[in-house]
Amino acid sequence: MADTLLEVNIEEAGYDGNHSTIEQVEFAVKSGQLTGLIGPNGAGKSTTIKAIMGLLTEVKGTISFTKAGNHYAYIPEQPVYYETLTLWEHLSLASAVYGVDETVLEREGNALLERFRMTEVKHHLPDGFSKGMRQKMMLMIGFLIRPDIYIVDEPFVGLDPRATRDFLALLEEERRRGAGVLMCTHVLDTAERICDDFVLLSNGRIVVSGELGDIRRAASLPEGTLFDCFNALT
Ligand SMILES: Nc1ncnc2c1ncn2[C@@H]1O[C@H](COP(=O)(O)OP(=O)(O)OP(=O)(O)O)[C@@H](O)[C@H]1O
Repeated sequence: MADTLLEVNIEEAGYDGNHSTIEQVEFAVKSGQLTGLIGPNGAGKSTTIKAIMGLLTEVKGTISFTKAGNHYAYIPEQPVYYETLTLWEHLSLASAVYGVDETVLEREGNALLERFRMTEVKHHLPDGFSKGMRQKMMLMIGFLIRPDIYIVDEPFVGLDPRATRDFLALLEEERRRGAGVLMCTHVLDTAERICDDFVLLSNGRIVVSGELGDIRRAASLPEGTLFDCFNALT
């Protein structure tokens, strides 16, 4: 049995004046496992992530990082960056904040730049980057700090096929190291291929959670794709 890294038991959470945007959202993220958080627009995926990250004031329930000292990396869908810092300065800053050694930064940072084919723009400001390049910067920062848990919001939309492949390969390496991953996505064919289990949200509630077999049983589609099951259940 894989170790549980994060236990989410949200009774209710929401925004000012509405405390029940999501209700009874319960799941765990385990070491070496990839959990897909899926659901239609407005289902409550981002709200769940915000609750996990402590960004909502109105949360009833518990969010537990089960091992002392565990840390997570949040890789947002919309890149967040400092306009006045270059790509390399972003990597250096993240290293300083998360205690990544200077020699590790040099080695791993440059390897990540190569891997994502960003070496040429190492000393450029992200304002001049494309959307996908900014997203790659977010991914590199996440991978550089080697967290115990990755929380990744919709990684596939801005990335080209090669970057997607590189990202998935790195994620696989990190899972083998023991990292757990929680990933929000609408790209269900990829999710079906890479996730170990799923939490399907609709209207702020869990419709079904578990492995593909559990989702298929709930949808009464024994051979159904995740996409078919998603349509049947939401
Ligand atoms: N800042 C906010 N203030 C008030 N309500 C919000 C806020 N952000 C989201 N909501 C509401 O919370 C509900 C869930 O939204 P959420 O952003 O969690 O959905 P989602 O599953 O991430 O959707 P999408 O796939 O479109 O990103 C929606 O009804 C939305 O209108």
